[in-house]
Amino acid sequence: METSSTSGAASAESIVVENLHKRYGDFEALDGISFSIKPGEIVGFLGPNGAGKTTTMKILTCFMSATGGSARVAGFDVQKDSAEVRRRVGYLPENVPLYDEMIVFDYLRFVAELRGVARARRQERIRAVAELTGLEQVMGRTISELSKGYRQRVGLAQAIIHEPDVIVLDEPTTGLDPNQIIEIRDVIKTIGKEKTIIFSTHILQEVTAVCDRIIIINRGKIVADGSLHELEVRVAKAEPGLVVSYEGEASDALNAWLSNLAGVEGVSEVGGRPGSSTYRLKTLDKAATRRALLAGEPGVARELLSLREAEPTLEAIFRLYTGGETEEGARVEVSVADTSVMSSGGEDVVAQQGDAPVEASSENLNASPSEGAESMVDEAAAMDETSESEEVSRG
Ligand SMILES: Nc1ncnc2c1ncn2[C@@H]1O[C@H](COP(=O)(O)OP(=O)(O)OP(=O)(O)O)[C@@H](O)[C@H]1O
Repeated sequence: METSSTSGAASAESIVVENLHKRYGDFEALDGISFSIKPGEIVGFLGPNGAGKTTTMKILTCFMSATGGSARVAGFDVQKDSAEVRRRVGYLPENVPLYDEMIVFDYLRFVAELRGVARARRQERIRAVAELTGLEQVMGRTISELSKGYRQRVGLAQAIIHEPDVIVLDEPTTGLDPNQIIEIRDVIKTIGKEKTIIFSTHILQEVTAVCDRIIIINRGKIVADGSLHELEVRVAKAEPGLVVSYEGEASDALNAWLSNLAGVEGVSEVGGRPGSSTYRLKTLDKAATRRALLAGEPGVARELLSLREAEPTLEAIFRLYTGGETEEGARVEVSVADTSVMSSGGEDVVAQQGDAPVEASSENLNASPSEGAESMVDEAAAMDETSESEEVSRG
């Protein structure tokens, strides 16, 4: 193996970023970020539009150079040992540049060659990644014929064909439908059993479903770094909320009654099963609100189906960690989270009647299309597929 005076391949960390800066003209896109990732970790890199996620990923994968600070991947400096880094890193860009006219098998063989996989091993590697990413059935198909979910599998396959130690995925599920999202997440989890993965996302559920740890970036600075559980607990304490579900369709009267309950600061309808209505209540006094809900109000309230702790929303997380300040003009679209994912509020489930648990979630929490032309198509598609979401504008 080639060595270099700057290499530190024996490093205990897979990724070490120190005081990294990136300037585009006068604009500081990365303002001295630092973090490190251990081998085998799956880390979610979360941030609103324009936060600096893609910039960071491009630097880590040697697609772009930093203007200050340093980054090491698999022990090698991205600036000084870029060839070594490229050998050890797999990258799925936001829009993977697939060759539409190529057959999947030929494309993977081409990438394997490009990535320096020895000729004798190429067949074996193609077979292995096809199996891992579930591409076996489409190996003979032309890429242009593939669904978006399968194209993304091809993107993942090309990222791991050379057996990298570290895998960098830029919004790997953006633009996919809910089934495709679940499939791609499963693939990521499987790959993550053996590899270090960092992936960027706007989707909070993505992080809860896949990650060990979460790093939040905003305006080019790291604003939070910790385990998901730590973050959930902090947000739940900072912004307590309840989700309540009633029999019968939503009504103005019910909404008005909920809005006036003790402690309630805000009410939003979040869907629910046909024949039922579910609301998220932002409350300053959870105990008082709960008592009032349970006491009911004969003229308005219907049968209470369930009452539970609300999961933190992406909006709440950003508010807590960014003080509500995001990149100017950025818009974060949030939806009410799947309450089943929340781990910190088990003791707060005080009522659950009937046999129908509330389904109050939308899978996608996507940001608005960015100015960047390359991401517009995917993000627009994602927006189309987002349902039951509420949009929050910030300026
Ligand atoms: N080539 C460029 N020239 C000038 N400014 C750029 C360039 N690339 C990115 N930027 C700006 O740098 C900031 C960070 O962009 P980046 O793409 O890293 O953000 P992001 O967190 O990945 O956002 P998104 O979620 O929208 O993809 C944004 O304000 C963006 O407009």
